[in-house]
Amino acid sequence: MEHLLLASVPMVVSTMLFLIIFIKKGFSKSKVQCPRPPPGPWRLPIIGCMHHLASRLSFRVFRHLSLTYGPLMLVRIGQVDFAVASSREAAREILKNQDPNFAARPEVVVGDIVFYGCSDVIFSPYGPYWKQLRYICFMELLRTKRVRSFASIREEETLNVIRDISTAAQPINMREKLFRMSNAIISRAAIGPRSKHQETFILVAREVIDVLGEFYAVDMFPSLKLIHVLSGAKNKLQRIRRRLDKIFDDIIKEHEVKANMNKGRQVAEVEEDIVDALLRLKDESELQVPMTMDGIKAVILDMLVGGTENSSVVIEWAMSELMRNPKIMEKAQKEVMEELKGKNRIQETDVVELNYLKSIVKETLRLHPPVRLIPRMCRKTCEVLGYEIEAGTPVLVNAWAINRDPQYWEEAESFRPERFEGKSIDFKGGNFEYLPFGAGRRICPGLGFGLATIHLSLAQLLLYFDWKLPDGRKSEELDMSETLGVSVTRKTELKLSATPRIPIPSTV
Ligand code: HEM
Repeated sequence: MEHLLLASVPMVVSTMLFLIIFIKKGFSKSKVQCPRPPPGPWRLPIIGCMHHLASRLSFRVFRHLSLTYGPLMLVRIGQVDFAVASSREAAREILKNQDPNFAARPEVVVGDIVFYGCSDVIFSPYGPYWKQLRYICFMELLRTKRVRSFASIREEETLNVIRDISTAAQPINMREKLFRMSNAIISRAAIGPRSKHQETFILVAREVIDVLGEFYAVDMFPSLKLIHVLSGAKNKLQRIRRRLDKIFDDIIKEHEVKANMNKGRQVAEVEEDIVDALLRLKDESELQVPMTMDGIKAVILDMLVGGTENSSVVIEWAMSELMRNPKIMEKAQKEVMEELKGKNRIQETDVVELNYLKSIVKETLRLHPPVRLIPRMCRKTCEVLGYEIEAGTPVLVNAWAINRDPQYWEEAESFRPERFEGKSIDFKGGNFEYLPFGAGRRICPGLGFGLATIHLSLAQLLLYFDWKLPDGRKSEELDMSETLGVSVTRKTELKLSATPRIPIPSTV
């Protein structure tokens, strides 16, 4: 018997081993076959989780939901499942470790109609066309050397707004002034001397910015064609597109006339803006993917919208925070005044030295990143933090929630520029707890351009004026609530009274 038992030991052991291997294989196989999607809130038929969003700001709702469902969740809005990332680790995975998988943008009706069939940089699918466009924008407009070459434009336009404020009726609508100033700066840099279309463009730009910030039934209910017709969204967007066409056709015609006059001259001899460069490249055969007229218009739109809205929104938030924090305002004004040191004006080269002001801008971008939800799309089914994200899933990285997560930030809700002093943390896409410009392949290419405008204009505003809330209101009374658009703006426009501190120079 004992013998028999002993003889059966190897058999038992090998059977057990076989079973273990089989069960293990079976489990790992079932893991591959039944991947887990990220968890998410319960859904109602047809509308999905839309009821959570009703009349509330999506980025706030998503942060709230993430406390229950975790750093990566799946939220169905209408018929579409959105993967929402709300932690530094999830952001790092999406924007860095698996960046190529997430380097696409969701396909939306605004991109399709207003942005010329997504033939711009923001909306174009990841691939050689997008790469080529991004490179052209970078070389012709957005690289550091080019950005520096526009310093005189920024100096002129920021001084124009300072003069304007000094003579304007009080209180001053800061949003209006800052929007116009940023638009003038990017227009002059991107399309040349002040254009006769500027006023019309400002109006259309506002419309484009508004429609960019809206949720469209067409996008949320792709299969319910009747809703598409009833919503009238496509007609509205096509009307905007026709108005843009008119402006851009004129701008392009002016540039073609100029190009004809310059024919025969070397590129180096001619002062080119980005429209000149795009038109020249369109006729050259070296491009990997040919440029079309629609593509050129779409790029102009990207630059004008990207360059106008985000910068002006950040300056408005910075001024709002400074109004609520008079001690920080005083310290910043002192720093700018010291930098003036007997000169009659601040130039861009002086701004480099304004470290406290730069920390104020960093802190403003932390608490009020204009792009709260960074939109990407999954290109290839993959695993993130142990969950499967299917190809084609739109992904939103909640930069707003991450930027103020108390796990990474002390006194996360307070405005404390000092937190950045002497710290290496910055917005170039290497710190995933701080994402005002995104990260990875699709990080904002206008970062340097935007910051140059913000730094100089804020320095000028602080140098030339003392600021007060109108009607004797106290700083604590300033309403800081937000409203959702393409950039998240203050719900109410910031209105301030300005008293000149030092004489304003008449020329740059
Ligand atoms: C303070 C100012 C600005 C902020 C906070 C900002 C923020 C952002 C963010 C968060 C993204 C998405 C990045 C991602 O997906 O990872 C983005 C993309 C983009 N931004 Fe900006 N931006 C600013 C200024 C500008 C300016 C001045 C321009 C152009 C003149 C510009 C042009 C663009 C373009 C073309 C894209 C799309 C890039 C792509 O898809 O490859 N932005 N921006």
